[in-house]
Amino acid sequence: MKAIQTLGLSKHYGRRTAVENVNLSVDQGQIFGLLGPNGAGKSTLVKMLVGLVNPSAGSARVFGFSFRELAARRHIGYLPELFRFPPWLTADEVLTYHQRLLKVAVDAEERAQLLEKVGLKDRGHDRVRGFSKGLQQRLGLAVAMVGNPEIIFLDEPTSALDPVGRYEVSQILNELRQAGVTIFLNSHLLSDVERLSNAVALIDKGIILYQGSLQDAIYGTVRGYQLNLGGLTEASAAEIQAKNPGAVIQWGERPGEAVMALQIVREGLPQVVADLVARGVKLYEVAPEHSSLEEWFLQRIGKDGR
Ligand SMILES: Nc1ncnc2c1ncn2[C@@H]1O[C@H](COP(=O)(O)OP(=O)(O)OP(=O)(O)O)[C@@H](O)[C@H]1O
Repeated sequence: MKAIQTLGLSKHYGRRTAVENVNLSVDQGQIFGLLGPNGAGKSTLVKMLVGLVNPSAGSARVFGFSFRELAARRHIGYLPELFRFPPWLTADEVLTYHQRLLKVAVDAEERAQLLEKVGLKDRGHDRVRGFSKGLQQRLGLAVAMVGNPEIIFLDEPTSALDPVGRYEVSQILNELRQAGVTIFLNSHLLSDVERLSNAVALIDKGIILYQGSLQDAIYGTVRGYQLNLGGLTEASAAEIQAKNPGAVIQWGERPGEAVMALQIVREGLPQVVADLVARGVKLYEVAPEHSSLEEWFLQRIGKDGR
């Protein structure tokens, strides 16, 4: 069974399209990253899946339940993007409140464990009023974990966190994944998605532009190769450069040592290697050069200047 399956999911606000005909499929136990620029439709899509926004068209299933059913929500934890907890409540009271809302056991042990998990062990009796944005985000993550949900939707969970906080949240998410929990992550922070997600979707202007594995997305697009060479002569280098326009050679400290960067496709590599070997050049290493997630993102949404 899929954790999430949507069919033609759309949301229009008057004449503005927020989400258009989205067919999304998320496997159980994945950390799924939804990427997209501001206003792309990420939050609207999540809000439809958690039952907060009514779609204009289409349907969705969460763990086999129609997303309109209350039963589906029992499996869901949610950290909204712009949340505010009542400032007069303590962290422990916020969690108690959500245990009551979810109609799960009002369990002090669970609350203590959750606070410890998000690094708020000693702050349970402090009021939210005195929490920094980052501490509130940690509390938000604890709230999303109340009642052991099978899927957790996190809308920008690390936007207010410092690098240590981001690292700690990554650890928590990885632990949750190991425990079989599915994570649906909306994030602007491409580095977070790159580090955590195994599957991604890219949305722009409400339309899904890509859906698949992160490996295929980035590593499928090799820009060229770096060759680590020994025994290269000036004459061979000039001939190789003449055959491969755009080849960049950086000479090393010892004679004949060089790193050559070639902008060629995979199919062109064997010929270059054969050429080098025929010239008596020693080939120590061939490393493919990939685009970064950022380059891939900008290229896909047409903002890379092309
Ligand atoms: N309640 C609403 N009424 C009218 N338009 C809305 C409403 N909510 C969202 N929109 C519009 O729908 C589009 C998608 O918004 P959404 O908040 O889903 O984008 P997002 O990808 O989450 O953006 P961000 O990364 O900036 O949070 C935007 O054009 C937005 O202005």
